[in-house]
Amino acid sequence: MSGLTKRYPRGVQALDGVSFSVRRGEIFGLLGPNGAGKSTTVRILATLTRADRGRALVAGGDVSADPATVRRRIGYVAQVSGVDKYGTARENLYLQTRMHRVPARAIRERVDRLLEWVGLTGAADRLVHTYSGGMKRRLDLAMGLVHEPEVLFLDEPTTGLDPETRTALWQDLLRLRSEQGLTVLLTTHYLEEADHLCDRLAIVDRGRVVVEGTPAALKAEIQGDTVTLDVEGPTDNAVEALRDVDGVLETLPNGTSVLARAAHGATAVPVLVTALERAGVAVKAVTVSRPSLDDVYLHHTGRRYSASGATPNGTGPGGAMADGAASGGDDRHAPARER
Ligand SMILES: Nc1ncnc2c1ncn2[C@@H]1O[C@H](COP(=O)(O)OP(=O)(O)OP(=O)(O)O)[C@@H](O)[C@H]1O
Repeated sequence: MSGLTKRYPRGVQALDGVSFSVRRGEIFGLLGPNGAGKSTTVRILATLTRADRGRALVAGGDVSADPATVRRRIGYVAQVSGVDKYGTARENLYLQTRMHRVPARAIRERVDRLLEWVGLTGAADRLVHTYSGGMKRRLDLAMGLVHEPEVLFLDEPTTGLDPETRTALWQDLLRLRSEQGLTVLLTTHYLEEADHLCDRLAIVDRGRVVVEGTPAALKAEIQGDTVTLDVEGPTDNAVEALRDVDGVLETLPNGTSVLARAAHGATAVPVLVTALERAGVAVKAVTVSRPSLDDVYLHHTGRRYSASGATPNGTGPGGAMADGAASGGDDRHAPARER
């Protein structure tokens, strides 16, 4: 896809020239805070809404010129589940196969296989409203797969799930990729999810892709280690005191801490602590870490990452893993035209 732009009514410029490419058989992530434009991008690719400008090819079809072909070849799992809570998993899957015109002779076997695959065989005939959050999400995943798509779109698949359930869902997705060769494009605001799950990712910021690559390559581009110094009192003096220390590449305030990027973190620690003590700043704790996707985001946007919206330097929680509220969701699994 290249140069996608989209402005919503009342002037919101959701996309401002989004371009990236996804390879067959990979898990590709769109990472960004709430409102960055991830859902809008996926909805355009899933033919649920149209871009104002730009071009996108999905599974060999042009989303504008040939949306029907694209729809046949993709699955879409929205942020908000569209399953009937007062039906069973089996009933929901049967209905979904009928909507996708799966041949009658193939339905039973396919539903059974999907139930097995997502680990819901034992609960298949229970009403969905009795399911846990993780079971519901696994059913959503199965719903998106009934017509055996080539490409699966997942909009924030693990938002609201507890860490254990999230990790289990990652395993399911990795299995899908390796056993069935499915191409997966997912959106996430979890740095950890993007890092662990995605073969490649694009960081989306204010309607643009700021950088694209494998998590390892993106982190490797950031030089040095991050030394986090928790200090007593305001951080302004501390930032000032560290600015000119030899070997320090960058200093930033971050809440009650100061972050210093240094070529060799361990060697820099005593030098940094001494510089702060000389400036009369008391140091409470020090940690050294290798660059994270949080640092990648900071490097490319100039702001620290916060799941609920990037914040100016130093004022955000830095690498937050907080749940964002599901927003802008669509409750359908099957691609359809914009309402
Ligand atoms: N239907 C709509 N009408 C008007 N503005 C919209 C609509 N949908 C999204 N927006 C706005 O477009 C921008 C991008 O939203 P989008 O949902 O694509 O972001 P996102 O990165 O997916 O965030 P989230 O994780 O919160 O869904 C936001 O400013 C949002 O408020």
